[in-house]
Amino acid sequence: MHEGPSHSSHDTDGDSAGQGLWQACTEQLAQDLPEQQFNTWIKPLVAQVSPDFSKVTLLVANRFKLDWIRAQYAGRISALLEELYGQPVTLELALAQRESVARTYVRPVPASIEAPAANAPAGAAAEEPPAGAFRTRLNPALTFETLVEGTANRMARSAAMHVAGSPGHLYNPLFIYGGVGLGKTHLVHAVGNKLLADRPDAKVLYIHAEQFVSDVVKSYQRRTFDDFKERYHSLDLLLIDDVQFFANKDRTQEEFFNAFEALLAKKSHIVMTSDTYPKGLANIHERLVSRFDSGLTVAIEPPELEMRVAILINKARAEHAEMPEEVAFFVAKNVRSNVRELEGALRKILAYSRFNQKEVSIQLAREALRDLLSIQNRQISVENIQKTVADYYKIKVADMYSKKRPASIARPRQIAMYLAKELTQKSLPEIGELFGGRDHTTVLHAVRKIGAERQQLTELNQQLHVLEQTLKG
Ligand SMILES: Nc1ncnc2c1ncn2[C@@H]1O[C@H](COP(=O)(O)OP(=O)(O)OP(=O)(O)O)[C@@H](O)[C@H]1O
Repeated sequence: MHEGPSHSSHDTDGDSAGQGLWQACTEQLAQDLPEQQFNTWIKPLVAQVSPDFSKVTLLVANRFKLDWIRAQYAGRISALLEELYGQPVTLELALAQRESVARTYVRPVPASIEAPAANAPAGAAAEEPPAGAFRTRLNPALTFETLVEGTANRMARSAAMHVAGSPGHLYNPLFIYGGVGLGKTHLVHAVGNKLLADRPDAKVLYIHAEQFVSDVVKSYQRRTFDDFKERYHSLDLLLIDDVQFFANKDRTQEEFFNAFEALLAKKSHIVMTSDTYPKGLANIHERLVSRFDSGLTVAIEPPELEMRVAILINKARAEHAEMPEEVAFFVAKNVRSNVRELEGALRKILAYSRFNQKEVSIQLAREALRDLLSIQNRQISVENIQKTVADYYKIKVADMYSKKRPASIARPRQIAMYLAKELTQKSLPEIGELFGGRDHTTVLHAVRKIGAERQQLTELNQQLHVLEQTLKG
């Protein structure tokens, strides 16, 4: 076992070069991050670097920290390592304890709920909360102020603002859905943060659906359902992320249903997110689906060009860096799929500018993003995907746009939609348009379905591999 980064230069085994890489990374992070954040989250990490430097595993003390580091810092660390090493580096996070413990371990949940210690949401700067203190699990950085508004999220944002301003009334539950990295999590945290700012005594809880599942399992094993119920049923605002993870979890669905009914009955508010609209959810009981849909359901779309530009400029400013508008336009034109990727591109550019001590310019952005741009230059078009998939499954290209529904046609069409989402920068509505004017929700459904089946059906996975290779050339 290696020592932490601050001791790494004393390593005498063959790993010391690897520790040097990690040390360089932490030195950079120490400069980039506020001191308290660095000391709380980065400094305690222990790194294991593979002999060829292709993989860095960071050992983290507990599940809570691991989730936080994954959400807040993993992208940045990964980009930095890659930048420093000059080649792709796989970043892994692991619990410092035994793996078997890690798998079954549920991050600490307060045994009882008390009034918040202060209006300081737990999670961000705080270490573990004091025993018994109510933990909201809110990230204070994710607010309405830091969420850029645009056509893509206007409806969802204004509904969320309304809920934060007067919870328990209209739009209950609020169901927000959309593709990955579009700001759903950010938006629900913003609701919680705003309510707490207005009413510091409100009982607000943000929880990822997977954590809720773990909570149910734990209460079941320990027979502590009374605590569980007290904890959830007494909330004023429950923010629950990625409810598609409830699929096939019957016991969890039942408990969630109970919590849902209890909260609505006492006019507490529930805000949920998912990767699809309620009726598109697979393997969730109908009575729950209809509850999900009983308030307001709103979509978040991929951001349009102007919004992407604004996001880049704002994020750069938050990092105390200058991003000239022309550079932001250049990046926004080339990185189109979601905000998380936009953030990744920005991080690469800023790191590249720092390491090379050059100002941010279009030329510099081009260099920093050369891998990403070269993938795009291969220019896979939706038309090309439709033709390739139609040839492969021996159907007519015209069937890609037709309304025909037999499985022999509908399935290749769904596969083509999936590949279009995966291999092009087109948004769901754009893809729907190119498939005979179909609704974006139809495309989202196809993308989810094929993506999930791919994990389970070896034959489908192989076919997709062949198609991807053919298309990528
Ligand atoms: N409109 C926006 N303005 C500023 N930042 C945004 C905006 N939308 C998303 N982001 C940022 O993009 C990143 C990804 O967003 P978030 O995690 O909320 O996505 P998500 O929709 O929950 O994705 P997933 O389904 O993968 O969890 C976050 O860092 C978030 O702060």
